[in-house]
Amino acid sequence: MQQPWLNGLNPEQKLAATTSEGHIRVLAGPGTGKTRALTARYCYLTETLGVPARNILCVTFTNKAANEMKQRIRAWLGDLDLGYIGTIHSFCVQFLKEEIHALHFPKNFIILDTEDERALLLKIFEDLGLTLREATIKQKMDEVLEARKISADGYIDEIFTLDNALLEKRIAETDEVNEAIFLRYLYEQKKNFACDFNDLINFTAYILRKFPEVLHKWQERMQYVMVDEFQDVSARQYFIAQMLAGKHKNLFIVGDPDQTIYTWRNAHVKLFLDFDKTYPDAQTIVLHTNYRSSPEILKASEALIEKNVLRYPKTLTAIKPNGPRPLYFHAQSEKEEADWIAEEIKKLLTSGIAPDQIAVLYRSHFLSRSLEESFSRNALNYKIYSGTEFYSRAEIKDCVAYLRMLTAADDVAFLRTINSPSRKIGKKKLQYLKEVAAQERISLFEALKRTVSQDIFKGTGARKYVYAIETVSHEKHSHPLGTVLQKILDLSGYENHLRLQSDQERLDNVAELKRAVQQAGEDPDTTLEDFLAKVALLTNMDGKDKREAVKLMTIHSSKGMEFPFVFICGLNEGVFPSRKISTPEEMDEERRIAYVAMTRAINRLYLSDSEGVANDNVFKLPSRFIFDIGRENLNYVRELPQSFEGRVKRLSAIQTATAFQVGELVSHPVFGIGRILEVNTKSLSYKIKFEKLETERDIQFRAPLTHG
Ligand SMILES: Nc1ncnc2c1ncn2[C@@H]1O[C@H](COP(=O)(O)OP(=O)(O)OP(=O)(O)O)[C@@H](O)[C@H]1O
Repeated sequence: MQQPWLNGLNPEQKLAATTSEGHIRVLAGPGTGKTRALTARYCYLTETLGVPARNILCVTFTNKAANEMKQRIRAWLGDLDLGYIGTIHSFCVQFLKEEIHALHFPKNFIILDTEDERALLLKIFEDLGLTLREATIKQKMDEVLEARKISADGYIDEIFTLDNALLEKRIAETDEVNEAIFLRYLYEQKKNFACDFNDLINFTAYILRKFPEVLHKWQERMQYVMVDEFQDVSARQYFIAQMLAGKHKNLFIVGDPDQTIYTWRNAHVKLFLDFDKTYPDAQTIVLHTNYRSSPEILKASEALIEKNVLRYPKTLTAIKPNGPRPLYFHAQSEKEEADWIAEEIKKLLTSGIAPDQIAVLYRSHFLSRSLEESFSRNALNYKIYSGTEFYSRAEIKDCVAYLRMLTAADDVAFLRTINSPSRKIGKKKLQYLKEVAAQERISLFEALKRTVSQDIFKGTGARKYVYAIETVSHEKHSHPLGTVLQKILDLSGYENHLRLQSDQERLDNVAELKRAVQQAGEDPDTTLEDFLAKVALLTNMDGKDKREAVKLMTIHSSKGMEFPFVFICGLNEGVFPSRKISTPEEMDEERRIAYVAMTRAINRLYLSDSEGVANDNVFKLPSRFIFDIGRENLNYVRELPQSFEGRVKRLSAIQTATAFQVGELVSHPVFGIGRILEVNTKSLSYKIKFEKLETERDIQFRAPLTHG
């Protein structure tokens, strides 16, 4: 029998593709062809063994990965119904459409995405008479919805066993805000027959657990269960796969614990590592031929990941021909770093490389700002693959509109800012302003200034808005640009409004804008108008043809991809690894993220960092990852000042020495016994309440503390 799907596979890949029975774990390092092996396995099951597609569940991490797999399979097998190849969420939707009646929901239940959740919570805030000051939407999404739905699924009993009247009574009785919000949310869900993303997983797991006849039916159906990117599935998703494979006992998982980068969504390296403990009959197949990267890139990546503690040691062999070692550039400033990247890209383009062969990866969205500015100065076409370009992000547009209110005070900027934050100036009032402006042939802002004392604006924030714009506008020439921006953000209440939503990514972006404005202001000849003109030109690039463009994206969104030329920028302590890291486990995850980034590269890899001051005003040092990789594995464009390595090592030693956790008892040579109240990794100190001292004290990590 012809089996073209097995052609060209190496012996381990072939073994993975053709071992159909039992519990099988495939440890597949980056670039070892796991997608290829998985696809071959699917064809082997359906064609060689004759298993119907409806009896095979294949769980992928993203829709994109599912589509790619389907395409490859169809190329071999023609048009086939590949119904159960998809993400775990899409499987759950299929499952619930058939089974959700068990929970008295109709099969046309609605699915709430994150935006819907946010909107629903806002409505609940209003209904409960909560103001944003008391609690913020983002906080509540994390604290109430995520936390409660991820940690336990007892809430499902509540939704389905309590009738509406009882639920309403519980809401009325509780005086705990989070409980009230949560119950209300459940009430709304029930009323609208709505499921959010967590529910899709939870309801499925719940039905499988509580309804044996349903479990039986699906176990019968799912004769082969395969899970791709297993390192990033959560415990509950794993539970679903285990339940489904419970009868035929054919569970095939493939992944790489070194690439676990979704611990924050409850994935855990241990689930993969412990598979053989859970299933003592499990067979482990290791794919160790790396087809993707040059030996030099692979060696540098391996040197980095070896510094992690909790891992399954593996050795990868590169089969690509030798190439240059990864290049490392330490820049004196962010601008120099971005310009260096732009210059290197230009060299590649001149040598005939197509722009879409090149990717620039970064840890966080805000890092794209200096790159975008440099690329536009250098007329390089780029496309942001994850999220929006820096100056097109909503919060940046808001800030820029506020700055424009200080210069042009045009109607577009006015309409963007007047109700952000909300100032209770609704449609009717705006209509009134438009009429005044049209009659008098003046701008909307001018119209507001003239009418602000009228009754129509009573009880609104109009007067404060006018005051903020006027005050900062008058002072704008006597302060540096950075101060002007800070003042308008303070007086308008905009920054506070963002803070209340506690959306860290937006705040990071605004902090980055402040630094850009401050840097622009360092040139005394640059006026606010000049800065705004520069920004306008940057945003005007939006319409350009992006097909032939360099790709910019966060590392998380580069998962599973590969590019001939990869740049990783912003390799600084406090940025990557991020300053938010507080435990050795989190540091391991940062290192895995760096590993994922490095192993995307096929031919050449470029690493860079820059000196200067970070968002938190701390002097930036090169990332410890540069030293983890080792001098011998990198080509340095410029030598580092000698003191740097020692400083970074000391910093890492102090951070990994955060031996104590919140709640632990410690003993101090002078203050005696105390309890850790906070671990502050930014200031590298603990907050401790000592028994014999009345007030709490900040004590540095390096103080001689022992377990109390
Ligand atoms: N047996 C093989 N012979 C030649 N090339 C192969 C073979 N298997 C895989 N490749 C090539 O290796 C590269 C990586 O394969 P694939 O994308 O399947 O890897 P992966 O294991 O899914 O990677 P990652 O986990 O890093 O995302 C691809 O370019 C693929 O064509």
